[in-house]
Amino acid sequence: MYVVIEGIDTAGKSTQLDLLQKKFKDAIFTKEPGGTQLGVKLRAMALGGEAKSKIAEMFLFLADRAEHIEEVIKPNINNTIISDRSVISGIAYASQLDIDKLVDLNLIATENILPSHVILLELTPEELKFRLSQKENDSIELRGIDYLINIQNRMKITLEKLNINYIAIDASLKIEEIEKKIEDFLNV
Ligand SMILES: Nc1ncnc2c1ncn2[C@@H]1O[C@H](COP(=O)(O)OP(=O)(O)O)[C@@H](O)[C@H]1O
Ligand SMILES: Cc1cn([C@H]2C[C@H](O)[C@@H](COP(=O)(O)OP(=O)(O)O)O2)c(=O)[nH]c1=O
Repeated sequence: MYVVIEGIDTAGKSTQLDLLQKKFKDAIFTKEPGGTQLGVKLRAMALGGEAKSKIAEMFLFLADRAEHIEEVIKPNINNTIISDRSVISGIAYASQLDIDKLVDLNLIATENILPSHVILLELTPEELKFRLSQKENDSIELRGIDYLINIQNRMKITLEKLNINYIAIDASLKIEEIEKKIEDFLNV
């Protein structure tokens, strides 16, 4: 089982991953960007906001994804893998390019491997605004509410287009309610 938790910044991914870690003691927990040694460097470059070109930024994330598939996903594909983000973020966040082209590029990076289960946490613009105001924002979060809501829409479009098995959960529900929905989806 290759499980991914997706959602825009502040949707509650880390909160739910902490809970999953207690339940899935033998699972491999990983993340994109930054789930490998090379990925740590690529993550710092991508999130530092140094790239002037959005295309250059996208290729940093794609390089991270290719390394992650090779080093983490392929060797563990017969175990339970639970990842913070995936190809879905890769396609959704590169919002200057059209989704079909991005699908092709991303499938090269993942060698056609896709998650078996995706949990999408969805925020309303109001809740997103509140949560962003509560934290220090990185260069991507500073792009604002409309930018991130558009990314969230693209995540859903991408999941449908790739025909991935997913559940969309209202991220404003109580933490325990979300936890229960995830449990049911994963049949644990
Ligand atoms: N269901 C929830 N209801 C209200 N606040 C939440 C919920 N889940 C997470 N939060 C809070 O929202 C913020 C962002 O959550 P976090 O898990 O760090 O999101 P992400 O990893 O997706 O960026 C944190 O302050 C967290 O405590
Ligand atoms: C995987 C991926 C993430 N991102 C963005 C989403 C996030 O804003 C950022 C890093 O994600 P994340 O690790 O979730 O950030 P944080 O530790 O602050 O919660 O990178 C892309 O722009 N493209 C991608 O392909």
